Amino acid sequence: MANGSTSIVDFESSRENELQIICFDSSKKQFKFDHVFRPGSDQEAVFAQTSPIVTSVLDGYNVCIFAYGQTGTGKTFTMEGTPENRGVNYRTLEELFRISRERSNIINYELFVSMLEVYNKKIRDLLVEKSNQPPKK
Ligand SMILES: Nc1ncnc2c1ncn2[C@@H]1O[C@H](COP(=O)(O)OP(=O)(O)OP(=O)(O)O)[C@@H](O)[C@H]1O
Repeated sequence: MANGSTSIVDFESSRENELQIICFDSSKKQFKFDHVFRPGSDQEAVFAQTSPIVTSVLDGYNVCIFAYGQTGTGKTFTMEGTPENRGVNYRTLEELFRISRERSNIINYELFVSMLEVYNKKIRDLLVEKSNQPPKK
């Protein structure tokens, strides 16, 4: 790591759903999740995990991908990405359009997109001009 700093998060290579936090006394606290991405996980690896979940909307399931974390931790990078290195949102849309084209002879899908920001308990529609925002609920 840069500047002589050390990571306080450790991973066991064989356990894809666990991480350990190294405490000040060098003891370790273990946390389990459905899946843990490592520092080297790229956009492709993240989408490989999320893709089966998000595309299940086309089979009638409700899905929510929720990016949560303190400022600067990579939520926007993970969900939106950059034009050269797209994140979950763009990859999902691409995949949804691909599958709906593939199934076009058996079913017609209509896709609608809304983008909402929840910040300090306030909801903002990101696709509506600021002056046209309805009262917040
Ligand atoms: N996995 C990553 N690889 C490379 N750069 C990253 C990665 N994650 C985040 N970054 C970079 O770190 C910076 C902060 O990330 P980002 O803006 O995604 O954080 P955020 O959680 O959305 O922050 P905020 O809550 O303030 O909006 C950005 O410059 C982003 O490009």
